[in-house]
Amino acid sequence: MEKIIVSGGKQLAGSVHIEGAKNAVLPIIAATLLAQESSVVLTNVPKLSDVYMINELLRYLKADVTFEGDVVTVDATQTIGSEAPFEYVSQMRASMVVMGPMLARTGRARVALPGGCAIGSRPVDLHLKGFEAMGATVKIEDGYMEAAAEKLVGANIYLDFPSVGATQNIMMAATMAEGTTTLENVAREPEIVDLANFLNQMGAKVVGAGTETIRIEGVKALHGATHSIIPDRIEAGTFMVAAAITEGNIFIDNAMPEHSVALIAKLREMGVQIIPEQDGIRVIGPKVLKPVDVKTMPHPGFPTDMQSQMMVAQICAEGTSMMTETVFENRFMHVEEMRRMNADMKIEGRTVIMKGPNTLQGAEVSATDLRAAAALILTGLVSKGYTRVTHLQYLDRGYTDFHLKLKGLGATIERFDDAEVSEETVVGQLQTV
Ligand SMILES: CC(=O)N[C@H]1[C@@H](OP(=O)(O)OP(=O)(O)OC[C@H]2O[C@@H](n3ccc(=O)[nH]c3=O)[C@H](O)[C@@H]2O)O[C@H](CO)[C@@H](O)[C@@H]1O
Ligand SMILES: C=C(OP(=O)(O)O)C(=O)O
Repeated sequence: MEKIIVSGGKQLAGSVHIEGAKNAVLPIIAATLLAQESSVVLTNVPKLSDVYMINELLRYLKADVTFEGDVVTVDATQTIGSEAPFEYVSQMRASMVVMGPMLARTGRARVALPGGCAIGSRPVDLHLKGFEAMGATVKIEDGYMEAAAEKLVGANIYLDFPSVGATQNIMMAATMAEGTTTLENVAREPEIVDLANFLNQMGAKVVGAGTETIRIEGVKALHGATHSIIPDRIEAGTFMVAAAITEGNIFIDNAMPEHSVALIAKLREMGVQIIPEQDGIRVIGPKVLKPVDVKTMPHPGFPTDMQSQMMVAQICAEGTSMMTETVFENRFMHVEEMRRMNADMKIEGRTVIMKGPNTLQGAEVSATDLRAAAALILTGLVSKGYTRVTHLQYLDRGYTDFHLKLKGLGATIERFDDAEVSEETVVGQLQTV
C-alpha cells in the first residue's frame, strides 16, 4: 500500500507553485463537448487523477483528447455520445457536469448518479429541475439520470440553494437553448466565473457570473477556444495553513488573494501574517495561533473544501475554536483520525469543538476524502514522531506532488509503497536528512 510518512517539527520556508484549479478544470473539460465547430486548447491543467478520469469519460463519448505537459486539447467536432456510465461517474461527482453539455449538444443525456468522496449525500434535484424548466423530460431510473429534449428553450430558474454543480450544468445546457435563460440564486464561486469566461470564449453569451443572477442568451453553435485555468484556491489555502501552523514563511506563487477572502480573514484573526505580493501571497505563521470560530458557507463564505485543513490550525491554537459545516452533512470523517493523533476534538451535530494547543503525536491514519488526506499530512507536520497516512488515492484526486512540494519547503516527508520498501528503511532514510 502506498503511504506518506511525515515527521513533525520543521519550520517551512521557501516558495511553492500552485497548479490550475481542479474544481474549475473539470467542468471546463466537460464544457468542451459543446464546441462542435473546432477544437479547444486548455492550459494550466493540473495532473490529477480526476483530470485523467474526465478525459477518459470524454474519450468514451467519442471526443479526441490529448494531455501533454499542462495542456489538454479536445476535439469534439464529430458526433458525440450521450451516455456517461457508472464506471466513470461513480468515482467522481464532477463527471455529472457532462449532463448539461450532452443534453445541449445531442438532445439527450443519460448519466449515472454521482459518486466521489463520502462527505455527504449528493442530491441532483436542482440540476434536473433546471433541465425540466428548459423543456426537457427528466427521470431517474436504474441508478441513472435521464434527460431528453427535442429542443431546449430559455427559462427563468431559481435555485433553492446556490449549488455549484447545478449552476454549472444549467448554465452549459442554456448556452444553446432557444431564447434567454435567467438563473437566480446561483453559486458565485471563482470556478463559476472561469467556466462562464470559457463559454464566452467559445461564442456563448453569458453575463452576470460571480453575482447572484446569471443570464444566458442561447446561440446556435459554439466553437473552439484557448483558455488558461485559474489557480487552485484550495491548494493555495492548504499551503497557507502549512505556513500558519509551522511558524513558516512561504511564498505561494500564483495564488490569488481575491479568491480566498474568507480564509485570509480567518487566518489573520488567528495572528497569521498574509501579505499579497506580485504574482502570489506570502504567509508567515506566528509563534502562537489565536483560536477562531469558522462556519462553512457558499462562496464568498468560508469554503467547505478548506474545512478539514483549517481545523489543523484550530487544534494548534491556544484556546477553544469551533468549526461548523453547513454544506455537507458528513464531512467530519477526519476528526476521528485526528483524535488518534491526540487532538482534543468533540463533534456536536454539525459543529466540532476543539481545545488547543495539543501535544500531537504521529500515528497511522487513513485519509477519508481528498481534503482529509491533506489535513492529516498537515497534522503530521506539527506532530511528534512519525505520521503515516494511507489511502492516498484521495489525495491524488486533488493535489499534484503534494509531498514533493512540502519537501521543497523543508518538511521531513516521503511517499513510498510498503510492498516495495519497508517502513523502517524509509524512517532510517528520513533520520539521516
Ligand atoms: C456550495 C458549495 O460549497 N459547493 C461546493 C461543492 O460543490 P458541489 O457542486 O459538489 O455541490 P453543490 O454546491 O451542488 O452542493 C452543495 C449543497 O447543495 C445541496 N444540493 C446540491 C445539488 C442539488 O441538486 N440539490 C441539493 O440539495 C447539497 O446537498 C449540498 O448540501 O463541492 C465542491 C467540491 O467539494 C466545492 O468546490 C463547492 O464549493
Ligand atoms: C470534495 C471535493 O471534490 P468532489 O466534489 O469532486 O468530491 C473537493 O474538491 O474538496
